[in-house]
Amino acid sequence: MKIFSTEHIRNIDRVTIEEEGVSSMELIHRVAEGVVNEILSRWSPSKPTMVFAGAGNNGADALIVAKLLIEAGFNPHVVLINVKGDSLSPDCRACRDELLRLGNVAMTEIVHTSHIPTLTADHLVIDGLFGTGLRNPLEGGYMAMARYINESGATVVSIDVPSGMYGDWNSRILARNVVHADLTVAVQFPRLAFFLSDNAPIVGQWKVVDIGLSRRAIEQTPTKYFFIEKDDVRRVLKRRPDFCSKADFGHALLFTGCYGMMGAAVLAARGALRSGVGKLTVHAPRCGFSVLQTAVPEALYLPDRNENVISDMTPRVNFTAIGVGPGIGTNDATRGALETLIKTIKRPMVFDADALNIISRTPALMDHIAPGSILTPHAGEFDRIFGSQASSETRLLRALEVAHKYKVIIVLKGRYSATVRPDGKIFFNSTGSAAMATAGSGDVLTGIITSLLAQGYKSEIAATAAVYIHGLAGDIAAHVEGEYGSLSGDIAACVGKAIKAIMQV
Ligand SMILES: NC(=O)C1=CN([C@@H]2O[C@H](COP(=O)(O)OP(=O)(O)OC[C@H]3O[C@@H](n4cnc5c(N)ncnc54)[C@H](OP(=O)(O)O)[C@@H]3O)[C@@H](O)[C@H]2O)[C@@H](O)CC1
Ligand SMILES: Nc1ncnc2c1ncn2[C@@H]1O[C@H](COP(=O)(O)OP(=O)(O)O)[C@@H](O)[C@H]1O
Ligand SMILES: [K+]
Repeated sequence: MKIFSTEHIRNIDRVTIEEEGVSSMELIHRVAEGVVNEILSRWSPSKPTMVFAGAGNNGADALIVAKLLIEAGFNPHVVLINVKGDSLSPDCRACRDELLRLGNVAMTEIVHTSHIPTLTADHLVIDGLFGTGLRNPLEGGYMAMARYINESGATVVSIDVPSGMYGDWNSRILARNVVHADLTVAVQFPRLAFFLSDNAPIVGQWKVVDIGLSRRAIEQTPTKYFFIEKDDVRRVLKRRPDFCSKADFGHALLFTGCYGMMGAAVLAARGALRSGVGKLTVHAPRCGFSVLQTAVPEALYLPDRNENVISDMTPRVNFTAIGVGPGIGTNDATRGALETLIKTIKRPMVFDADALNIISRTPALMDHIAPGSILTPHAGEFDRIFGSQASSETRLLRALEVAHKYKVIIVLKGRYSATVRPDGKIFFNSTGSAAMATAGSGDVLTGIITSLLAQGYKSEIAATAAVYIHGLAGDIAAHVEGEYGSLSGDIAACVGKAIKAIMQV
């Protein structure tokens, strides 16, 4: 699914109205119906409800939500902001009139005063103050209103975006001056801001209501941001021909493990094998022999000279892709070996975990990394290499810079792992959950990416598809083992099932 900027959404909205002959009032009703459906599936009409409507079309949506709620048996109090009595947009005015025609509507229209009826923690608030028409961060009475809503402890449903927040980048807003939603019901598309961890307390849970904006305009409007769903991955995964052999599916080489961290090697190896690589070699220290040959007998084991750590990363097999990092430690011998690997191999590789920690100590190594390589840092690893970041937004912006500068793909791991490409495109992942916040789950991902790369998928595709597969494997594991009980081994075990589920038509 495409993620559009506010400007693009306005344009698609305009095209829909002009070219498809749909009126803006019709679109407002579709938004309101979508919002009300979400409300009715969660709360009963006895819930005390207050609807806050601004002067623009976000307010218009809210007024029709109020109307539909009344028709569903709710008894909402409506607060309409109409400074000086003449600030309503034409649609907002029309919606106010439509609501008032019901008769007996409890409405406070804020014209000259700012008296707001008492709001309690028991209330459900419908927040239709500001949507995509927000020009500047909220100030004065608007800011006070956002704070009042937040401090009341009421449950908040925001229409389109939480009021005071921009759908795109939000560097200038202060969280406490923005309405904090429990549920945000976005119009047609999720917004970039929803995918950034710092905004999670503001956006809450989010849903999208499809209001049937022009398919043609959606297809023809270019964007750099995407939300990756099953169909996107299904389209890129190749079906295997009947006449094939393991030689057709590549040979992955993993440099993983050290004394005390051989589990990382096992997990990465299982991730690679379960995602279909033809052949896998694991280069690990000698101490890993019995662990690997027992836990993953399907993998070839290549012993390092050293007993406890990897001291040499000269590829000794005919590999088609290399992954390096899980559990290798950061001691001097391994560091030297990695430096040589980076400086000699000029094909895209996958770098994770301790490989990233080693790079963070010698950032100049970034200049030698082969273009098309994939780096898979979580926030801490990213900041260690590329500098400490004040927010998830600045981290993403920095990832864009880095990907462009070094021509590499950065997979910023987290709730919505972001695959950032050198061309400035960002792919947010839709699968995965908190059940995956368990040691070793990143190692499984390294195995999957390396496996897809080894099978001949381009770096960009391998990274995005692997992240989706990994998250879906986590979802399948969590379905059985639950939020607390899922182990990274369970995630690895479900990788094949995830791919099967994706490829099923
Ligand atoms: N996408 C779609 O297809 C559809 C979208 N729809 C909905 O429309 C929404 C967008 O509506 P919108 O354009 O009327 O803008 P909205 O957010 O209501 O705000 C405008 C008002 O706020 C004011 N204002 C702005 N900043 C301010 C500030 N800092 N401090 C104080 N005031 C400020 C501004 O004042 P003005 O700039 O005019 O002086 C104006 O009065 C969108 O989010 C969605 O909910 C659906 O209805 C139909 C289909
Ligand atoms: N709350 C979450 N929602 C979705 N995915 C998550 C969540 N927490 C962790 N993950 C995923 O789990 C993996 C954790 O990787 P990482 O932090 O490298 O763990 P480790 O180093 O222990 O292997 C990442 O792919 C990340 O996206
Ligand atoms: K809003």
